[in-house]
Amino acid sequence: MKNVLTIAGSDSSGGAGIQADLKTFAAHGVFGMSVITAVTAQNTQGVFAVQDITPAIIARQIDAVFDDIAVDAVKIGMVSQAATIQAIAAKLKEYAAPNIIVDPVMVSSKGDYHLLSPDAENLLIHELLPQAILVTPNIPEAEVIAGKTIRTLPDMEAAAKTIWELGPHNVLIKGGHLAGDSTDILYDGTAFAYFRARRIATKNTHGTGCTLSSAIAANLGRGLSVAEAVAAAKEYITTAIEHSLSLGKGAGPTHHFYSLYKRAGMLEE
Ligand SMILES: Nc1ncnc2c1ncn2[C@@H]1O[C@H](COP(=O)(O)OP(=O)(O)O)[C@@H](O)[C@H]1O
Ligand SMILES: Cc1ncc(COP(=O)(O)O)c(N)n1
Repeated sequence: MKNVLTIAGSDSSGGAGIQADLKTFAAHGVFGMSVITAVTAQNTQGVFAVQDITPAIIARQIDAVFDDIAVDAVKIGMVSQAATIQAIAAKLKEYAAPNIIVDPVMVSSKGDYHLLSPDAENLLIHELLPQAILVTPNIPEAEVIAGKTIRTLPDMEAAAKTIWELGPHNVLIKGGHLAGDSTDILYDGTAFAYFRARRIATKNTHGTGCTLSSAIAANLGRGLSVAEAVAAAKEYITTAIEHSLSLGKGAGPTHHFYSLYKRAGMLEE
């Protein structure tokens, strides 16, 4: 069994953050572990409050995991504050953590709540990105990191090149926020690879970014290459969105276990 760690925030409604990450790990047959950076009060309709965990407790959680268990991959999601990022960056360096994937969560999907304080953006860019095997911004996050407007696939390619210069080994810009097919673009410093899926007409996309980055982390932990890990994760998120759940009054969560349940004959029709 491979062991994969998520360092992220808790989503009380279970669709994004730590909860999405652990479900995704379970669906991939890896052992999931979690370091919680913040507790959010949120549901399908929005984020209503955030309590940050202190950097000291975040550091102790990371120590507790790495002192005891071999970690095969690490996914970083919501990191909230500048001091949180400093604590995480220092600890991951200390333990020479492998396969670090940074999902630069900045604003909640509804665009109404900053999950990363604006003064922490620079630290995320300069402390975490250089340690990452892969960074997975959505379009608005890529615009902030690259300092460029993105409206087209060539714009995504240009932004990916700019972000790659900041130090991550690979950049995946996700196209969920553009019109048309949902095309994600991977850049490894030399060439671009396209991962396309038909756009699914649904409002239930809460936690899609968290789920995709966790699926990639699980796949890297299991020994796949970055391109293989992204390709398999793209199939996984597309199925999860296709069978997403109309829970709550807003943007519902994706279905992490659709393929597993189908094989086991456990689906309620
Ligand atoms: N309506 C959709 N149909 C198909 N794929 C989607 C849809 N919305 C998002 N995706 C895919 O889900 C993943 C997460 O993308 P995105 O929504 O851009 O990230 P985030 O949740 O971080 O904002 C990407 O692979 C993206 O292409
Ligand atoms: C705790 C937490 N972390 C991350 C997200 C982003 O979610 P998405 O994957 O929809 O961008 C969120 N809404 N809450």
